[in-house]
Amino acid sequence: MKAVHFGAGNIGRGFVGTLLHEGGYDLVFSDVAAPLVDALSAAESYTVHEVGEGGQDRVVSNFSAVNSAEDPAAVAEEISSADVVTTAVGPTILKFIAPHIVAGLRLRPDQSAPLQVMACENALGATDTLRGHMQELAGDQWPVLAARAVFANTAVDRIVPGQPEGAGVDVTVEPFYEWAIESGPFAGERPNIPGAHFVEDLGPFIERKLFTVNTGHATAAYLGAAAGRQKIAEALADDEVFAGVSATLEETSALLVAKHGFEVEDMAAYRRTILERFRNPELPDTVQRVGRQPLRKLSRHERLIGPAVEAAERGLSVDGLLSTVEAALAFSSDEDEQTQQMQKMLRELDAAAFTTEVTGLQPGDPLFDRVQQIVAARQS
Ligand SMILES: NC(=O)C1=CN([C@@H]2O[C@H](COP(=O)(O)OP(=O)(O)OC[C@H]3O[C@@H](n4cnc5c(N)ncnc54)[C@H](O)[C@@H]3O)[C@@H](O)[C@H]2O)C=CC1
Ligand SMILES: O=P(O)(O)OC[C@H]1O[C@](O)(CO)[C@@H](O)[C@@H]1O
Repeated sequence: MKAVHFGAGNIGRGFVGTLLHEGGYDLVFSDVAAPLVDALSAAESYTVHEVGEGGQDRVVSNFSAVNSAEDPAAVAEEISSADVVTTAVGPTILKFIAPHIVAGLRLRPDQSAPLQVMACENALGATDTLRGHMQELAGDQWPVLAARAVFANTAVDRIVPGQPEGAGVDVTVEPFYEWAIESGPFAGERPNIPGAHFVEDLGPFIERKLFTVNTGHATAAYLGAAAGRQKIAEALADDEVFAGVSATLEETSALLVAKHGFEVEDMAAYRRTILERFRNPELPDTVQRVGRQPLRKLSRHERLIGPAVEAAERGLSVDGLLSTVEAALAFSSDEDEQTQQMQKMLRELDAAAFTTEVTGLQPGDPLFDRVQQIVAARQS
């Protein structure tokens, strides 16, 4: 069995690649970072170090690496005979992955079993987004190519921080992981991924994950940065930050209970587990990494504005979520392009234009006025 995985970064090596290897797949990593591709090509194996309670080392082997920028033909060739294609590149990069999969499907023999395609990004419906890009590219050929693949949305959860200098291709991760995959598209022939679970309706799972793990993590990052903390674990040790994260997560839990019928006690237990994960002192995770790309995180259907709008529509509290939005606007980073772009937009646009452009909220939407006031206060 063979799996082609796009994006050999933190989650690619430290989670998706690890589980595919343990499921018996020969792995082909595809990336555009030449030093990373070279390092993987030179390595026979790498080690995934799980740090924190219950953690162990796992060794990943039987992999190769291809630079998709330099050798797209080789990537298409690998896809033509693969069983599975996964991605962990970031939601905005999926449009650059689509041409490779389309090219691979063109080469794929009709009698092959359908290629199983799963985008493993922190986003709602990421595989649908990828398929949309592919369909657009394929044009009239799409019905033929689409018959050669199945597409399943997934929700992946494991904290894989930025890696320390000199770690090579080894990866440090938390012991916890969860991978939920839509079962419907597979018609019984599921990929063999130990520890993954298949669900008929991914919607509630991915919203529970995005609006708890990712909302909570982003809140810890933005409130932590505002409080002068550098590590996520240090941010959570600050009583005020902890109270802010808890308040925000109580709001998203109330929404998830109202919308999907999760039990109140189950959500409380889920929050406790997640806050413990964030507090893992052995995980070298920073507010800079977790707060990265604030424009994406402040967009309409993402982890802050997304649940805030739905909560407001139900008459639920959104004070915590809006405090996180306020802190996000104050976020600064020398490394992150989007953070700098956000700060530039704050300087150049008026509050209404910034609110519309960044959050997707329109005048007249329930939260527009409150968010616009927060933006205006930041600008004053
Ligand atoms: N790190 C984490 O804890 C988690 C990350 N995720 C999601 O996984 C995705 C990746 O995140 P990370 O691994 O943290 O980022 P990362 O930056 O460590 O890895 C991304 C990789 O994608 C590669 N890449 C960029 N453009 C590419 C292209 N056109 N073709 C092939 N490869 C390309 C980069 O060179 C890099 O190696 C994001 O969507 C993130 O939200 C999801 C769950 C957890
Ligand atoms: O910030 P992104 O790109 O969504 O990905 C990083 C996220 O991944 C996680 O580490 C695990 O889902 C989150 O905690 C973090 O917010």
